[in-house]
This record gives sequence, structure tokens and C-alpha cells, in this order.
Amino acid sequence: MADAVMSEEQKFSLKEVLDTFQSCLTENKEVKIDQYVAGWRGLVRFMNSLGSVFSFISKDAVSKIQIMVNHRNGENGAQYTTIQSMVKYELDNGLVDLTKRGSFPESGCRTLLRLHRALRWLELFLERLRTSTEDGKTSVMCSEAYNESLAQFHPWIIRKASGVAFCALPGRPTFFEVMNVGPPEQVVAMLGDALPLISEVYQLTQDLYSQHNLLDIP
Ligand SMILES: CCCCCCCCCCCCC/C=C/[C@@H](O)[C@H](COP(=O)(O)O)NC(=O)CCCCCCCCCCCCCCC
Repeated sequence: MADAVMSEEQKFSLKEVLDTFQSCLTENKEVKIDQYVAGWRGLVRFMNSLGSVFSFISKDAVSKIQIMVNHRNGENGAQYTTIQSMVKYELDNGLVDLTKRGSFPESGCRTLLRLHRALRWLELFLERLRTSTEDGKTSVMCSEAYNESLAQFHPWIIRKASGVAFCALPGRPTFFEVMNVGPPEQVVAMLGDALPLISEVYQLTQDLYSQHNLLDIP
């Protein structure tokens, strides 16, 4: 049993997680929610392995993941197969608070928007990691990516706490090791493969939300 657990742990590689995002896309460029959520789950697992300073971040991510899973497992789960079908279903049925917080604090559209904004952070951070030099500082890459994306949606106290957490990030060599992908050149190559697909998932969602004026759901 212990061995089985060990080998599961050892198998954990960030490549598999990023592959999950790749598997989100359907032939007609819709984004599948199960895979999207599975991608986030893998990222949270990775983040947890970096230390408990990140637990306030992972707690929030886990609760949002759970909301999406509940929608999928609910009575109308089939409507939540893709982000596209979810948006249509929730808008057609008036299930989203569009201008102020009200009856639907856990709408799929609202919850996914939070993860979507975080996906932009991920894209920016991974791009910085990919192009960084050996002595690059992950904390700087992370906070720059954060300031260009999520920070604008967070109040001061969260920005402050995030800044503190970023300082606890391990250096680039350790970070690459924990990713468990192989030597640094291989990590860089893997990121080069994964990033265009993450960008595509991000862009498709961004365009959909923008078409339906959903980018500011409170
Ligand atoms: C590995 C470094 C980890 C750095 C993570 C950077 C993201 C920082 C996000 C800080 C969020 C703080 C927690 C609170 C958030 C909420 O206030 C806020 C708004 O929610 P509300 O409208 O329901 O109130 N929530 C959010 O914006 C959603 C945040 C979701 C964060 C998910 C972060 C997962 C990070 C996964 C890291 C994986 C790194 C892999 C890189 C190789």
C-alpha cells in the first residue's frame, strides 16, 4: 500500500497537469468543464507541495473547484458540460447576478470567471519561467505575473498576503525539480509546448465572456 502511494506521488508531474488543460478543447473549440476543473485540481496539488504558506490560496481555489463539481453533479449537470453550454444555460434561465451580488453567489459563470482570471496569471507566470535564466527569481516572476493579471481584481489585503506568499517560493532550480518533468531544458521545452494551448483555452473563454458581457460579474 505504502509503495503504491509512493509511486503515485513520484509519478506526479506538472506535464500531466498542463496536458489536462490541453484536453479541455473539443473539436468545435468549446472548453470542457471536467477537464478544466481537473487541471486546476492538479495545479492546487502542485501548489500544496510547495508549502503551507499557500494554503489560503489553495483553500479559495478548492472551494471554487468544488462549486463547479457540484454544478456538474447536480440535476442540471449536462448543461455544465462545456463553458459554452454553461453560459447559455445560466443566462437563458437568469441564474447569474450580472451587476450586483444577489441570489446567485455560486453561479457557474461567476465562479469560473475567478478561475479564468487566475489562468491568465498562470499563463504569464509560466511564460516568464520558460524564458528565465538560471538565476531568475521565481518570486519576482510570480509577482509580476500577478500584478499584470489577478491583482487588479483583489483588494489590498489579498494583494498584501499574496506578496508575502510569493516570497516563500523556492528558487528556479528547486521549482523545476518539484515540477518533476526532467532536466531544465526539458521543462523549458514542455512549457513551450503547453503554453499555446493554455493561451487558447484562456482566449476562447475570454472571447465568450466578453461577447456576453460577463467579464465583470461581481
Ligand atoms: C506557485 C505559486 C502560487 C501562486 C498563486 C498565484 C495566485 C494568487 C492568487 C491569490 C488568491 C488569494 C485567495 C483569495 C481569493 C479570492 O478573494 C478571489 C476572489 O474570489 P471571490 O470573488 O469569490 O471573493 N479568488 C480568486 O481570485 C481565485 C484565485 C484562484 C487562485 C488559484 C491559484 C492556483 C495556483 C496554482 C499554482 C500552480 C503553479 C504552477 C506553476 C508551475
